[in-house]
Amino acid sequence: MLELESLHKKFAGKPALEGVSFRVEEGEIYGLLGHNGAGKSTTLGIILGMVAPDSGEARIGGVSVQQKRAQALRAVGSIFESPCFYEYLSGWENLRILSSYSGPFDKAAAEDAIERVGLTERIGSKVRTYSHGMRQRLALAQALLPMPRVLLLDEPTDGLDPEGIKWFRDFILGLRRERGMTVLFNSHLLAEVEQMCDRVAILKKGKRVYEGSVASLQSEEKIFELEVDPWPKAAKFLELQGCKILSDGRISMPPELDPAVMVAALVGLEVRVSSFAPVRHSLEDLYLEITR
Ligand SMILES: Nc1ncnc2c1ncn2[C@@H]1O[C@H](COP(=O)(O)OP(=O)(O)OP(=O)(O)O)[C@@H](O)[C@H]1O
Repeated sequence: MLELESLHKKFAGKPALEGVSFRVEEGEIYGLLGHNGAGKSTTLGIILGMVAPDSGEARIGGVSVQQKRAQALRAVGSIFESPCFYEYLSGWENLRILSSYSGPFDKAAAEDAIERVGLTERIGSKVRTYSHGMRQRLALAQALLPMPRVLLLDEPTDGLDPEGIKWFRDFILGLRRERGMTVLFNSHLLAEVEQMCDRVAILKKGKRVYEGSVASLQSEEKIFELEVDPWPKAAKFLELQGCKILSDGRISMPPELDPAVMVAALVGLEVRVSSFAPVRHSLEDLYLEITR
């Protein structure tokens, strides 16, 4: 659905992106991560045709944004940087005016989008009376109006309270479930990204330094923490099976070994096993390891 091919971009001679490539499949929720200044917004700007790359190409549904911008962006809804609204007009008037810039205003679609983002009761109020969370919801309604197949969101949870962040997560997951929507967003909230995204890319100083599925982080768990008695007997047995003893009560296990079989074998050797638990690799661990 979305392909980035070797994007390069310099600002005033300083590289912001150096050969960034990745693909987002249809119906995938994809997270773009990286420190401040890593190049995330520049990447989104290039996909939206707002920033011209020095070289490389972004394609949406196979159509080049650089060559056929209008056609490529037909299927895209977005929130890029801080959404701007006419403060002295209502949410409804804003939607009507802003969406008419890109095509005819569809009243029924607008009502549906407003209901979907939970703004029906306040849509007649002036935007200057909206909270930050309500503005984000209005921006999301606007992004949904062209009935997009792809949503591109720049820091969508920035400044939202925990309830707003949870609402956003359920909202995006619901869109994917109901419409098979493809979503690419950047964020600094790693726990949120971990819960929502199928895959992530990590940028560092304009380079893609990691790409992978979030699920594979979990399946690569090989470190276990054990509470066993006596430990020396357990350690000796586990070592013979091919495990590495990292410290007292902490082992690394080759993926071909089954922890349940190990537990049963230890019990058979009359080792008391109180706990045999995988040490979870979080996205945060991976992110810090890669970006440090
Ligand atoms: N219009 C611009 N003019 C000059 N430099 C720019 C411009 N836009 C971005 N840059 C530079 O390009 C680099 C990448 O910036 P970018 O905004 O893409 O990073 P980011 O990962 O989105 O950061 P943040 O998390 O802080 O939003 C930074 O060094 C930034 O200063």
